[in-house]
Amino acid sequence: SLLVLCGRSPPLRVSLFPRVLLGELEAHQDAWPFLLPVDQRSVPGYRKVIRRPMDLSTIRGRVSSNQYPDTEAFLSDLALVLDNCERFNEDRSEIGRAGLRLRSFLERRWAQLLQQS
Ligand SMILES: Cn1cc(C(=O)NCCCNC(=O)c2ccc(F)cc2)ccc1=O
Repeated sequence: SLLVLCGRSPPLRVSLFPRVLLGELEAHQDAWPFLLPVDQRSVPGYRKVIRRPMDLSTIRGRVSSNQYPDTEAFLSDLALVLDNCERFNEDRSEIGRAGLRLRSFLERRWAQLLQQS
């Protein structure tokens, strides 16, 4: 077909983008601090400072059970993961740096997916 001729992969439906993006985030080398909920008993101060904890496994559960009414709700939970990280961690810490790198990946990749739509 024409799409094959011009070398483009068939456009992914926008509704599939969250699943595509989430899979890549979970596999990203900087995702390790975000894969599971922060263990609030072993991280002093976390419960007090971070009012709305969020992590990639919680988002995965919501995507799998179709709990996001729209893409914006999905993106706002992703932003919450990274905003919490910036609030709780120094930028120059191991986890702070991982969060900044994961955020820049997320922003670039989301823009790429939208160009593809
Ligand atoms: C986002 N955030 C995370 C932590 C934190 O201590 N997170 C756990 C790190 C240790 N967890 C791992 O090393 C790990 C986890 C899952 C996995 F599949 C592989 C490795 C503390 C403050 C904070 O703001």
